[in-house]
Amino acid sequence: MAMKLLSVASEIYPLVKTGGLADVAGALPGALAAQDVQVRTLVPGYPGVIARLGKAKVVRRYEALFGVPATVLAASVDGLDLLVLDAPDFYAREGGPYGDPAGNEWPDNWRRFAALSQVGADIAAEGLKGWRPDVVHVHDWQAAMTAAYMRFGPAHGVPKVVTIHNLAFQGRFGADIFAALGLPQEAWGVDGVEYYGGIGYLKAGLVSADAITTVSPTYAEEIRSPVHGMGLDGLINGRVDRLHGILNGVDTDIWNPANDALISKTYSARSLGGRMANRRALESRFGLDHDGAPIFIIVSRLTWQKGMDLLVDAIDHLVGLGAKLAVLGSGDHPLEGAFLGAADRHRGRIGVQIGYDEPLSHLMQAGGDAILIPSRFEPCGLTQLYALRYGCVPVVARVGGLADTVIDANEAALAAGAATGIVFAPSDPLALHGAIGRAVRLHGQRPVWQAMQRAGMRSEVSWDHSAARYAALYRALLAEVA
Ligand SMILES: Nc1ncnc2c1ncn2[C@@H]1O[C@H](COP(=O)(O)OP(=O)(O)O[C@H]2O[C@H](CO)[C@@H](O)[C@H](O)[C@H]2O)[C@@H](O)[C@H]1O
Repeated sequence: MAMKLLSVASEIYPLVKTGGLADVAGALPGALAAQDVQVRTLVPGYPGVIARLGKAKVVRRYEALFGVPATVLAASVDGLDLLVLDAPDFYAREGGPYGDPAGNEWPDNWRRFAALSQVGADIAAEGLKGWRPDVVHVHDWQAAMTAAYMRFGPAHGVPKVVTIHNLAFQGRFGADIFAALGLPQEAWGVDGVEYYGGIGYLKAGLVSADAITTVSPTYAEEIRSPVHGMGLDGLINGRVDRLHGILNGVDTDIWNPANDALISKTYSARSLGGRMANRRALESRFGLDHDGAPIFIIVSRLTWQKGMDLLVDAIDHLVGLGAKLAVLGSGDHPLEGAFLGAADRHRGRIGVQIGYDEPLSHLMQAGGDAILIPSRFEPCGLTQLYALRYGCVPVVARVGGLADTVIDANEAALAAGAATGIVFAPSDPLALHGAIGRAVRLHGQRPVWQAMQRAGMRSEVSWDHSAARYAALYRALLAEVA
């Protein structure tokens, strides 16, 4: 019989997405189905989610969930088996999942995500009309408290997995909320929710989980050091026997250049010429000159994590080498301004679109020659995987999942036909300049460049292997409690 898994996440593609977490939460259920794991995903009822539900069934009711009325709705959307926490006081708001339209975090986020987590734990304990999860798998700080509510409640025997997508976001709040969380007194303390005198949601999840996973083997190693551990390295080292690095995959149906309705012309590794139409469309969209110079692309949150300040400083160097750059992103306002300023200075060579545009990101991968990812840390990274699949050569910093997924074009790898991109270290201006220079030079050697594109397109980026690893982990945890 299929294993039943409850997944809890604050975002899920295609209903609500601010970053890579949504892609993973949206793609993993389909991949796990092939491993005989049946997934239901609990998500908050944001307006964009409620609007997509169609026919939904009420499967659980709360008169007062953290003081507000709530229901859990079951519905199937785009092949996803969803459980939606409909609590309008918490989620029916204009703005993003975590903040208002001006970008300020909601002051009651602690309550909004404790509520989500409490409901996850309730479902684990009581089930839903004949469906009870064998294992619970929760993502990032917004859902991590599920593991704490389970551990200190009736569902303590159900195996729980917490996945870290980004250790930089930890859900830290003041100690004063403890009484309102509804946890027993024993949950306070270093082995519970207490974190540096306050409360840490991710921390609480990590101490409560039966297994901790993160999204690449290299990041799993990196977070054991103070540099990348962000205050949690001690805890993580203490639980290293429970830590697993499992690489993300991508949804190869949604990201398939041979069958992508969002690009100008479809193509495959055998018909790379088809990329030309996408290149022209990309140049037009970004006001770039139509010429043969290499086009670098950026599709990213514009933040320090992503090394975007390094890129701003590298723009004049890039233009000086004759290359062009198309930027799609949003984030820190000074970085947005700096990119826009560069586009003004270098008309025809730099094009910038501030904002979030999923369809445009497909066209960029299909028309760009190389994607720049100079991250300071990167738990896995998905855009380099999309790029590999689309023949857009990744130029990446050697950190986290970037190091695990891109094969540098060194002499040996080029000779073996194994190179898929350019990998540089450290994440600093000098190394980034060098990497851009190498990319421009290699782009000038057509057969070499095309061999890299084809090797990238042959890379295994699907979920198959990683879904099997998650399934094996769930089964191992179940065997422990049997
Ligand atoms: N302006 C824009 N317009 C359209 N699309 C845009 C966009 N900006 C970003 N995107 C898209 O958002 C996603 C970003 O995913 P990433 O994995 O690169 O980083 P993120 O830091 O969000 O995720 C965190 O979680 C994921 C999932 O585990 C890890 O891979 C990652 O390392 C970790 O930091 C990609 O699908 C990308 O195409």
